[in-house]
Amino acid sequence: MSKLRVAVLGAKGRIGSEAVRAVEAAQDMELVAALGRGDRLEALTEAGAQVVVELTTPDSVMENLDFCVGHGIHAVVGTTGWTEDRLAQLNGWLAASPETGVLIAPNFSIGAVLTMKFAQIAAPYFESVEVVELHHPNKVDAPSGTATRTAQLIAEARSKAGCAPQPDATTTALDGARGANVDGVPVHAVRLRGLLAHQEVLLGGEGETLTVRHDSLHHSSFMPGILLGARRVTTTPGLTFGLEHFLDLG
Ligand SMILES: NC(=O)c1ccc[n+]([C@@H]2O[C@H](COP(=O)([O-])OP(=O)(O)OC[C@H]3O[C@@H](n4cnc5c(N)ncnc54)[C@H](O)[C@@H]3O)[C@@H](O)[C@H]2O)c1
Ligand SMILES: O=C(O)C1=N[C@H](C(=O)O)CCC1
Repeated sequence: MSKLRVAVLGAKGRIGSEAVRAVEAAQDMELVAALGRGDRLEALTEAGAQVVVELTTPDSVMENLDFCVGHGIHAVVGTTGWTEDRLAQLNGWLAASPETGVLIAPNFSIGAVLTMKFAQIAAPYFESVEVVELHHPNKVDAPSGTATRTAQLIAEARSKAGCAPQPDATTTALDGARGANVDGVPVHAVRLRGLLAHQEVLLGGEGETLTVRHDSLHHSSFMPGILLGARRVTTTPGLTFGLEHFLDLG
C-alpha cells in the first residue's frame, strides 16, 4: 500500500520538530516536506503532499491554509488563534474545494480531549466553574486555545441545561484579577518556566469541589493525535473542529 505523503509547516518549532520525527517514524507515512518561516509554499505541491500538518503561529496559519485548501491539500492544524471570523473565512475556502478536509484541534493529547469532555459533562451540576491554564513562558497567546475551547464547551453545556449565571460578588478588582471572561466562564493563564502545557477545571457546589487536571509533560503527548488526524482527515471533507470527532467522543 502506498504511504500517506505528509508535510510539516513550522518544522523547526517546538511541536513542529517533534511532528517531523513522528511522521518519519510512522510506517504508513512519508515525510515529503518540512518547511519553516520564509520557505516557499509551492514546495508542498512540488513534493506532492497529500496532508499538511500546520504548527506555526496565529499570524501565519491563515495564509498557509488558504494555499493548502486552494490546492486540495488536506490539513491538520494545531496552531491557535481561532475566532469566528477566521473560521468563516476558512469555511468559505473549503466550500470552493469541497473534497478537501481540515481538522483544527485545540489540543492533540488524549488527556486534554478527555478533560474537555469531563468538564462539559460536569459543568451543569456545579454553581461555579473556572478554568486555569498553565504553560511555558515562550507561548505567544493567552488564554490557550485549549482553555478557550474548554470554556466555550462549559458555557454551551450550562446554557443548554438552563444554569443560572455563576455567583460572584466582586465589585472592585485589579484589571485581570478575575481572569478573561470566555462566554461567562473565567479563564486564568499562568506562564511559568519549567512547565509545558497544563490545565485545571475547577468546579464548585454547596460543600464540595471537583478538580479535573491534565498535564502534558512532553510534546510526545500530542503525536498520536496528530498522526490519527493525518490518517482520518483525508476521508473527512470540510471542517472538523476538535480531535474528539475522530475519537468518537464528539
Ligand atoms: N493543538 C495542540 O495540541 C498544540 C500543542 C502544542 C502547540 N500548539 C500550538 O502550535 C503552535 C506552535 O507552537 P510552538 O510551541 O511549536 O511554537 P514555536 O514558536 O516553537 O514554533 C512555531 C514555528 O513556526 C514557524 N513559522 C512561523 N510562520 C511560519 C510559516 N509561515 N511557515 C512555516 N513556518 C512558520 C516559526 O519560525 C517557528 O519555528 C502554537 O499556536 C501553539 O499554541 C498546539
Ligand atoms: O505549547 C503551546 O503553545 C500549546 N498550545 C495549545 C493551546 O494553546 O491550547 C495546546 C497546548 C500546548
